[in-house]
Amino acid sequence: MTQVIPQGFSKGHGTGNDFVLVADADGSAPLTPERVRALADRRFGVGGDGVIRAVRAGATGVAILDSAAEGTWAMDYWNADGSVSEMCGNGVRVFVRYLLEAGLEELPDGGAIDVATRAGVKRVVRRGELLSVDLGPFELGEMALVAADGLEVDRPGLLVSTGNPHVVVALASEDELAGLDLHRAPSLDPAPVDGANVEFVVPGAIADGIGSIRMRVHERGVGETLSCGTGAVAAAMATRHWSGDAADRWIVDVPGGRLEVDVDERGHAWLTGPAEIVFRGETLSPAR
Ligand SMILES: N[C@@H](CCC[C@H](N)C(=O)O)C(=O)O
Repeated sequence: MTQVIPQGFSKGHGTGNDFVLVADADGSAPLTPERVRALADRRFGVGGDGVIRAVRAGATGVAILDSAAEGTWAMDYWNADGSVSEMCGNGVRVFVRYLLEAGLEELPDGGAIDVATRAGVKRVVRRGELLSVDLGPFELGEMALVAADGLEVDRPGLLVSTGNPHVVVALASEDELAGLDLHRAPSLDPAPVDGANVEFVVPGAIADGIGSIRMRVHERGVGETLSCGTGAVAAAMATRHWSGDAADRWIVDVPGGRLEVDVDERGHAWLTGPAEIVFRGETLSPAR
């Protein structure tokens, strides 16, 4: 008989970028690609763009914990296809909301909590109902040619690292953005060795030091999603660069809602937005 091990989970999202979250404080239940794919499956599982395991630093020898102080919470982030990513900007904010909802941490308004990730330790700050994360310094890189269904000609894209890899492409109009078909992954030339998330942006006006953009994204290891936090940061920082650094605050409208990106005096990019837990449950499918 197949052994069934019930496992508790929570489901949360940040602007529609949704995640299955599981607690494994002592590190005794590592995720596998098969388990992640099963949990993230929208028909046969819970469904999500990614799966996140909450582990305590010091509990296991997992590499993401190496730089973190003992006891720090670590976000073990996986994409829906069973691959791991260095960083997830919406995921780390939803992760902290999960710790608060589960009673594992407390965070007064204005308070901060550090989270270990594969891209280093990130600070998350509560701002009323919103959560902000300091994603640290970002890096602008080389150009790549981007081809996507719905675009008649290939477009130049700018490589941006926010801990994980992105390519940002500027489009001319909202119609062009709406006309994209992101069912297939855009192709990149040259193709980054580890792949990349691809953001398509339409820049808006800059007024009173605040820029605005509309964005759609094809996430590495997932497909088109309603939002991508590190993608919003990459898109804002590429657009800021193209504008001659004309603004340090950017409003990023994605299909799932609105995010804000701010650059502080140290050149760190902060991502702010909503993060919600929408349900809890128990999986009953066979352990894999
Ligand atoms: N949705 C995330 C990014 C998740 C990881 C990404 N798909 C990758 O492979 O790098 C975000 O909010 O940043």
